[in-house]
Amino acid sequence: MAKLFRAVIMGPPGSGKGTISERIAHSFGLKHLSSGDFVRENIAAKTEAGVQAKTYIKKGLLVPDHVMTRLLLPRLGEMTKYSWLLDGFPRTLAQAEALNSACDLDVAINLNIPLETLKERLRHRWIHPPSGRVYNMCFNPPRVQGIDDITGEPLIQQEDDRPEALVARLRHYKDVAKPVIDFYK
Ligand SMILES: Nc1nc2c(ncn2[C@@H]2O[C@H](COP(=O)(O)OP(=O)(O)O)[C@@H](O)[C@H]2O)c(=O)[nH]1
Ligand SMILES: Nc1ncnc2c1ncn2[C@@H]1O[C@H](COP(=O)(O)OP(=O)(O)O)[C@@H](O)[C@H]1O
Repeated sequence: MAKLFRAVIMGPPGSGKGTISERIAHSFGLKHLSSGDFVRENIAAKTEAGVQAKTYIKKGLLVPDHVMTRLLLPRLGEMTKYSWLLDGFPRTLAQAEALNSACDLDVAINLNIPLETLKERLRHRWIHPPSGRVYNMCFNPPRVQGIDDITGEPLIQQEDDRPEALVARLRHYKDVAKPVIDFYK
């Protein structure tokens, strides 16, 4: 059997984690595991972790580390036969340490994108909240403007994708991500 490959991808909001992960997974035959998708599945299935996670997401907060690891690590346990790229986890040092004790990684990818590019991408980002599908009106537009390709439901722009909100989000991201990046270095 070919060697299994395990990678994580990190980067600030708008850096293209979701978009690039899809493409890498497709090109290299890996499973794309998205923490946001796991959270949404757990919310839909009303699992205990999903019910807890929902209260934080409604307030625009990150889900606490212990809820996130409880939700995610068992799913990774089901993936022992597959190569995967994990997107959206770990976001904190505690999550990175929990992941490290559960499996060996081959690569940690860190997307380093200039601020002006992040602003531009987020200004044009439209999402389909129930699925987490992401579009960009310039780079990757939906077939019909404002409408999700798969369900035909409306797309929205997130309040915190506004350029004014981005600086605060980035500051928060840098504070939390720096220890994770140092850990992987
Ligand atoms: N021009 C351009 N836009 C991109 C690229 N990668 C992602 N995007 C767009 O930038 C926005 C942010 O990407 P997304 O994958 O949601 O980033 P995430 O927040 O890191 O998961 C979306 O609207 C994407 O369609 C890229 O390589 N070039
Ligand atoms: N590793 C994580 N740690 C804490 N919360 C997370 C994590 N991954 C996802 N979440 C929660 O789930 C939400 C949706 O995740 P995601 O689809 O990656 O969206 P976003 O790109 O807006 O962060 C996040 O806004 C956050 O509240």
